[in-house]
Amino acid sequence: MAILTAKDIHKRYGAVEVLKGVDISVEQGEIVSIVGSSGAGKSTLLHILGTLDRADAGAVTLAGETITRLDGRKLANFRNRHIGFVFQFHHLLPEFSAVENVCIPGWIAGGRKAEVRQRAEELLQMLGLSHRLENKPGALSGGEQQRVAVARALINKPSVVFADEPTGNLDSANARDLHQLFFDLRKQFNQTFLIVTHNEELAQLSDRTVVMKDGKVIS
Ligand SMILES: Nc1ncnc2c1ncn2[C@@H]1O[C@H](COP(=O)(O)OP(=O)(O)OP(=O)(O)O)[C@@H](O)[C@H]1O
Repeated sequence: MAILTAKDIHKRYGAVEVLKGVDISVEQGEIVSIVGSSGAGKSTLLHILGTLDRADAGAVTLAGETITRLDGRKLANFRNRHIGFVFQFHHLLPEFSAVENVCIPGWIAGGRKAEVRQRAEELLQMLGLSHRLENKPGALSGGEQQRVAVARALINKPSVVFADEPTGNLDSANARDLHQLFFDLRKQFNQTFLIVTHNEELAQLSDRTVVMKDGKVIS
């Protein structure tokens, strides 16, 4: 069953038509990479699918909800519950510890403090970071920071994790570890991932690649 479906997505910025009618569908538990040359519209598409940006036309359905119809608090709640994000740069909050950074979306979702904390600790343990719970992001390596960002993305058991160049800022050994982690998480939780990447290795490991060119999916 498709967990994510987008039909005929259009987006323009001023005079530039960035997305020219994109269709995409992702099954539950799939790991799909979006690839293509710079400026093809990959990040724009990912942001629209992940509710961070709005399409000018077209419909996106995620976990049975037509998200293109949601706005305001309903949209924010939906994003918090159903969507996890991992960006190229971790965007962790520098004043909070690793475990607090992971907890924050869980607290926003209204989870009980102790339960959220326990799940955050379990996730960080699973990601090999149990010795780093109380460290602030600045004290962690790039690979560790990115794993904390993955744990944060997972805290509310999202329907889909969207990742935009998640290993673009890592050396190849750390990148490989993070890629492996995505597959481990799929195995363990049947987690769905949609990833924009220029990393050939990750694209090849994926179940499927979607190739974009000039605002369209070409294969
Ligand atoms: N907020 C914006 N305002 C104006 N133009 C934008 C905006 N966001 C993206 N664009 C333009 O849309 C086009 C597609 O950008 P996008 O970032 O989606 O491409 P991409 O395929 O992800 O590229 P890259 O691989 O370099 O990240 C580019 O020409 C970009 O300059």
